Amino acid sequence: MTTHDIENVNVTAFDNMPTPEEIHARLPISEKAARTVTHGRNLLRKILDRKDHRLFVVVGPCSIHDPVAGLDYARRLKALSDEVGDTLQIIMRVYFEKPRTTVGWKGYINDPFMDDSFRIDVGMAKAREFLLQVAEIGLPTGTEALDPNSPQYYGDLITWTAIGARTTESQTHREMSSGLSTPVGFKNGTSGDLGVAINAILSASKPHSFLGLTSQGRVAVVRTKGNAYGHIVLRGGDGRPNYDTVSIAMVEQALDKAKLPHNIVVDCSHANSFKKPELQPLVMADVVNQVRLGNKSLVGVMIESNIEAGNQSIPADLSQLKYGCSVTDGCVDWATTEKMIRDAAVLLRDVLPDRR
Ligand SMILES: O=C[C@H](O)[C@H](O)COP(=O)(O)O
Ligand SMILES: C=C(OP(=O)(O)O)C(=O)O
Repeated sequence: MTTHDIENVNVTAFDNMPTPEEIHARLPISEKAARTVTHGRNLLRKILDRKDHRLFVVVGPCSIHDPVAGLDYARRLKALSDEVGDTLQIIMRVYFEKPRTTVGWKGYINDPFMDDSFRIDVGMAKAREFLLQVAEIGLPTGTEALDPNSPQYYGDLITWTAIGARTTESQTHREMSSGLSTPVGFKNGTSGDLGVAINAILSASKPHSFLGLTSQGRVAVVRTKGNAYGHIVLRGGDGRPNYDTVSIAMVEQALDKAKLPHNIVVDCSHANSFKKPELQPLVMADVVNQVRLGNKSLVGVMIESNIEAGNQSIPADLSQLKYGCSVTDGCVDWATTEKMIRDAAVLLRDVLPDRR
């Protein structure tokens, strides 16, 4: 018997993947895109340090599957962002990697043609191209970092990162976060557990050494400095929301105990709205009201939004896909998104500057 007989028994193939350097060379960052990212990250850090009064809003589709509709959305969002920019810092949700509860379409990078061909090589380049186009519009983007190799391919184009509820407890994701160049929001666990997110912020703030990928595609020992801009994202759990005033006060106490700053983001979607997109405006209005009533910990919100409301399952005949409609979680439509954001800006415009 040889190693060959007993290793990789469940692996069917190793297909070549371009290196990060090769994909960067095909799609280099432009001056304008680099400015969008740098400016967006600086602003976020200032918000988290309470040196900027604005609230940040991570808003956009649950997942990107059609870059044409995605860019259509981005252009609308940019116009809205310019309108409310004195009060709200808009970051487009650009999610390419979907963590599934069991199985399902795992996102545009994993299966860009949505036909189980799993052309990750194509998906990665298309994802980078999309991020580049959005950054060139002047809109910063936020994404979920799921595969620890992905940031080498497109991390230079990201302004805010989320670690999802299913991976906040994972050491691999905490290590990766410690080296990410963006502020990182850690979701509470799917059961509603806050402890995993708080431990993640603490862990990611420290230096780590772990295995990773270089831009030349080699495995390396990655050594990180630690990320000082971790914060918690409340998404509810086990069918119970956790954005109400009592829950927020409990999160503040937990942050105090861990000696962490009071930086709280509320995800209006997921368990906070029982996965019913039409309830997201109620969550957002509640958060805005808490800020108006004097809350100083709420620094951001997340909205799952698209051009059309709701969601659709992926049809066998892809020509039947409805334009601008989510293929993962249900979203609010564009008109609702505009109203949620405009209403928040009007209600917060005079309140936020006096908040510190
Ligand atoms: O936001 C996306 C979904 O909630 C997450 O990826 C889990 O999806 P699933 O439960 O449909 O697999
Ligand atoms: C998967 C997501 O959220 P969560 O990790 O909170 O389920 C998401 O925001 O797409």
